Amino acid sequence: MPEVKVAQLSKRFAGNTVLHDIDFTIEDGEFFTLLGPSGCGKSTTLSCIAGLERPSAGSITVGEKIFVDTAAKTFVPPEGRELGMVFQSYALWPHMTVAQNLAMPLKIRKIDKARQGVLIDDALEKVGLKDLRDRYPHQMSGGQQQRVALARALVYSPDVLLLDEPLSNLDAQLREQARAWLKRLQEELGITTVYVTHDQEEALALSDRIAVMSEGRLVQVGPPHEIYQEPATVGVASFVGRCNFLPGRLASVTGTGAEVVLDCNGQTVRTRPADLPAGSSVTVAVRPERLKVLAGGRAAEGDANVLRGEVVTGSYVGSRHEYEVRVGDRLVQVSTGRPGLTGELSLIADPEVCLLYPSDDAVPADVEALTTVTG
Ligand SMILES: Nc1ncnc2c1ncn2[C@@H]1O[C@H](COP(=O)(O)OP(=O)(O)OP(=O)(O)O)[C@@H](O)[C@H]1O
Repeated sequence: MPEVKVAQLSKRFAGNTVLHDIDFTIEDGEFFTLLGPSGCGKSTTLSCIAGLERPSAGSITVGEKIFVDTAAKTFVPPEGRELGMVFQSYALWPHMTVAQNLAMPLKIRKIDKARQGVLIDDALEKVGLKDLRDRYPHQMSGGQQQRVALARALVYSPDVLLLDEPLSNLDAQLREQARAWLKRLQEELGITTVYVTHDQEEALALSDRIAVMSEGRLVQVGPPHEIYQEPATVGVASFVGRCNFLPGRLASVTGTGAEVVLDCNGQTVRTRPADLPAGSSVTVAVRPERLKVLAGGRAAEGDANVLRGEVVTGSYVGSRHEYEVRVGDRLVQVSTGRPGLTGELSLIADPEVCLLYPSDDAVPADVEALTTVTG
């Protein structure tokens, strides 16, 4: 399977630039996800790879094949690209059986009838639907239709699989099952896959690497654990998983860490090192499940990285208990296995879980609104 190389890709629609210099290389057999909020340019990037959109600038190569290179005026139309595609709407032909749906791309490629039968059976076998080859789409569940769409994308052994939110029409439980199944299938086939989603959980669960996009730019590219644990910006930290953001002032910086005086209660906490000058305004970011809980506020006042707080609300979400804890004038989200916490407690935020960002990397207004104490 070839690698996919996207270089300096830009796209303008009527003077409005929606993709700015997008650069990434997807390795052979990799499951690569474009993740970001609605309108950030994920689908446009995928459409440029598919050949459904022409980029304004840049190049896309798959293995040795140049799909598009605006400088050299090269453009290969979609049908010349040998890519398998599945969209959110599965786009199955309703008046055709499963087998007839799968035969379409083979007919276009002028593959003979006998060979078509073999390839169709093989593709249906891969997605576990061999028994349904004579059904019509309306006689199948959403999950089954989604598998047929995938089988149709795989039937001619494409070089690369392009998937645009293929699971978003399934209900929550089915979506999780389909996710695990898709991951297994992709690993078995070893097919290079480009996946588009705005669902961060889906991206974390499926991907070898994730490219986080925002407003037409790539913000961070890396494996899921790196995106989650080392978010490059406040935007990535708030979009991928939940995060507490505490404003403060950088008191000192050394090679091994920094000290920040928090605005919410005037306390000093040690954090990861920062490439910022002392005195600058900063935001300390901590994931809710990274905070350790000491019930009853037992820690001594002023202990380093121990935040004294009071439980405002608690809720049980099945696998965890979620609490909102008032620390000074901020509400801090805490996720823990401990039930029944009320009243005063202490939260330990170890320095290595305290990420640091400059405050001009602004916390999104909707996230900020949730963390301000009202009343
Ligand atoms: N054909 C078009 N003409 C004009 N603007 C477009 C066109 N297609 C997309 N856009 C704009 O380009 C931007 C990126 O859109 P795109 O569909 O790539 O985003 P997305 O991240 O895939 O969002 P979603 O998850 O909602 O599909 C948006 O601002 C969108 O309005």
